[in-house]
Amino acid sequence: MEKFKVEQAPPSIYYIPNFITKDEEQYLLHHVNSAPKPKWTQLSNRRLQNWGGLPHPKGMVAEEIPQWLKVYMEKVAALGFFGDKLPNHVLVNEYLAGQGIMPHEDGPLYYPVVSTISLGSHTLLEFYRPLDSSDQSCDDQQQQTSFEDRFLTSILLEPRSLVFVCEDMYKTYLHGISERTVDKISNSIANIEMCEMAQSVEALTRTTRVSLTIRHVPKVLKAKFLFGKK
Ligand SMILES: O=C(O)CCC(=O)C(=O)O
Ligand SMILES: [Fe+2]
Repeated sequence: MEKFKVEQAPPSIYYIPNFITKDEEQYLLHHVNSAPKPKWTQLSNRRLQNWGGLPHPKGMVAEEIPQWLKVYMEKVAALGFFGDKLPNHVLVNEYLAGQGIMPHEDGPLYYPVVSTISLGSHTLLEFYRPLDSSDQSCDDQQQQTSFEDRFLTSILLEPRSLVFVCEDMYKTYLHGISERTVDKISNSIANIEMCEMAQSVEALTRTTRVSLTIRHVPKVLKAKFLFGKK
């Protein structure tokens, strides 16, 4: 896997272009788009499907994951990034061109490795430094405007690629996707040399992107405990 390590980013990001074929991409998009309407949760700037159960501090009540997703969870697990754990949770996010996700941390409900398969469009995943303690007194507005100063690096996610975000890049830094329709291509993108679509272009225009975020939730409740049975 070492040849997939993004050397220009802090530890650690692994970027695997063309992890799936175009046919597999269409197959996955077909299944995502065939899910019953109530499976979607509409947020203000994206919509999502949750598979495997809702992560909760007291434990996730595990739900059966459909076969079309399980196949790819197993393919991802085979690369060994989850140690002896197996992925048991998938979040499907759909972003229209111009939509994104605010900088955030994924937090303690997950094993600290996240893997993401991108479908449809590329995007730019941006990383930010956390606020240092001297910034804690800032009001919300100052904290918002400081994201520009806290920018660390970005990773281009091409359609059909797989990315792993591990260690400090998971635990310490925040990540987000800016609400843009066009991404400028520059050398500040840490994995630029690994991206075929970024060679000799100045900008990339986004279309609809669907991401499959595959994770391991360590704390799982067996349904029988809910009803107090042995
Ligand atoms: O769509 C992505 O690649 C990122 C999604 C994300 O950060 C999340 O769901 O926590
Ligand atoms: Fe996230």
